[in-house]
Amino acid sequence: MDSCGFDSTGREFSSAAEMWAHEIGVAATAPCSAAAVAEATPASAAASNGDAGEEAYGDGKRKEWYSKAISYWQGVEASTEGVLGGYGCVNDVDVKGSDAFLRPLLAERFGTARRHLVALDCGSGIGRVTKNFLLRHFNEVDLVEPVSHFLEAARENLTGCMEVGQDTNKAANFYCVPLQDFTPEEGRYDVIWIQWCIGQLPDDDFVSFFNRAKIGLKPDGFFVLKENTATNGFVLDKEDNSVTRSDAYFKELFKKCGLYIHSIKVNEANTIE
Ligand SMILES: C[S@@+](CC[C@H](N)C(=O)[O-])C[C@H]1O[C@@H](n2cnc3c(N)ncnc32)[C@H](O)[C@@H]1O
Repeated sequence: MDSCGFDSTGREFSSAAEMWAHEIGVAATAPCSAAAVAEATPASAAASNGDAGEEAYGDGKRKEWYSKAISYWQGVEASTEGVLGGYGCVNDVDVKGSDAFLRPLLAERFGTARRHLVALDCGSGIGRVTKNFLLRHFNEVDLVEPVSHFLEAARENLTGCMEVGQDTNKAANFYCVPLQDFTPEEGRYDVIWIQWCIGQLPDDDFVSFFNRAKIGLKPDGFFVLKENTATNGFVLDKEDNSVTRSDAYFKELFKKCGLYIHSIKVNEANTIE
């Protein structure tokens, strides 16, 4: 990924490799779509990305990278306003956009006959996405989130079951783990939903995460990645140590993951001036 980018202090980087070398001490490269579905190609599902060997010399800075991010989120109120960085007002339009994107995909992939569907909500925060959206479509939703006070709030927000038509849907498992350390149970999920959290992972951990997460998908399962995007290159936010990547950057990363993109939808309504 050779596009330039900058950080929130105004520092410019000539490439993502330069930025990652500065931030975590490795060339952790491998590169805003609002929502994309990427599916594992059977041929590449078991492929390794070959980046693991770079881990050894970046460990200290990598730990710092992650601990700064976690400290930031630990200081944030466990509320919709908190997890949306003060933009709680986008919740409704976000949910509507996600619904419009997912509904036809579920029908196309799983048909209209009733079937027991299971989803994973990655970087779930307080369970906003699960509560307002995923539980309308999935019988079971598991949540994975590294910040314990968010996950506790999620547990409270999601106690009990939700009646959806004749079905009973529930939040099933709560995992207090960051994505870079998470490996899902094999073949459990129809959909792995990743929203507004993948920017916390450097490129090599991004690729490793998707490669591990593939095993969590059922044969017809797929990922949905919903993220803000940079117009070009990337923007590093030094406050919470997250990277906003461009559409081209994401596409390059998906290629490294051995994933192909089934659909993309840009949700202009989420644009904040
Ligand atoms: C902008 S919030 C979005 C929360 C939720 N996805 C939503 O849309 O309401 C970002 C979330 O990513 C979580 N997070 C931070 N670092 C993470 C990591 N390494 N792995 C997974 N989640 C992380 C934060 O704790 C926070 O809950």
